[in-house]
Amino acid sequence: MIKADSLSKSYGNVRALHKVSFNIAKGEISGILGPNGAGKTTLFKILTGLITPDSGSFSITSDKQKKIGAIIENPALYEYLSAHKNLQVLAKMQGLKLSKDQVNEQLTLVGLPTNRHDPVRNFSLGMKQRLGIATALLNNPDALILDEPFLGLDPLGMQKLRELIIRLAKERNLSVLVSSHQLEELSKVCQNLYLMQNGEITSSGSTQEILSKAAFQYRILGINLSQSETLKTLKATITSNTAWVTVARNDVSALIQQLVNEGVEILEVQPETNLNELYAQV
Ligand SMILES: Nc1ncnc2c1ncn2[C@@H]1O[C@H](COP(=O)(O)OP(=O)(O)OP(=O)(O)O)[C@@H](O)[C@H]1O
Repeated sequence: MIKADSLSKSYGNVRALHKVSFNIAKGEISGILGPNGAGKTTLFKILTGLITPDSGSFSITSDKQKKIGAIIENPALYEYLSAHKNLQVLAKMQGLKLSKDQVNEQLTLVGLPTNRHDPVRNFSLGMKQRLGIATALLNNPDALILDEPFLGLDPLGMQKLRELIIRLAKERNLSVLVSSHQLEELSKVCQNLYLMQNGEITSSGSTQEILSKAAFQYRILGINLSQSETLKTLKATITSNTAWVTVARNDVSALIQQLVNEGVEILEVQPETNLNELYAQV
């Protein structure tokens, strides 16, 4: 559905992308994970035709007039207009005339209220992301690109956005490509992951594969942590009610079970992923 073949791009002597290839199937959500400057935005700009690659090619299989919808960097909205007006104006630019009902349908599709008529500058970041997605989906493209959509959202906002992306991919059989520097967010929403560093894809595979290969540091909040022999054996760092321990993702549930057996009362287990460690491991 979206196929990239050895895409490369430099800005002067800055190499932003180097021989990037991938294949994303229809209805699949894929993630590009990479730190700042990895080349994610450059890749998305190429896929949406905003810039041309120096070499390599890509294709998007679709019989739609608009093959791909995208939010690059930030949703492009008119802050002083309402959500309704934004959709009407942006639809017009794409050669569409939307009726009131169609505007309401588009707002409902992304979970936005239909009764807000104030300027979108009053909207939360999460609401602006939703409106951006509603705009990107005008003209029913087969693919959707979202550049760092989780940036700046609070945990609930992230969860709601994840649910929206998963629902849209399923209902519309959309191929979705999402970028982020947060593994936790991407792994909850993507079936496949591409790890990108210095313009290159250094590793790729199903989210399950990538996660099972890597060992992560976990922060465990609990009571009686210092009495655990297991944590001592794993060389965990333990303070009064917190322990930091590095284990493989697949071993976490066994670890929790062991801690419970040792009389530890667990309050919270949180992965603290360091991207550099992940890159070194997979
Ligand atoms: N217009 C430009 N002119 C010169 N260098 C650029 C330009 N755009 C991007 N770069 C450089 O290309 C590299 C890749 O940038 P890009 O924005 O694609 O990365 P990114 O992964 O999206 O990072 P971020 O998350 O910080 O946006 C960086 O070194 C960046 O400084």
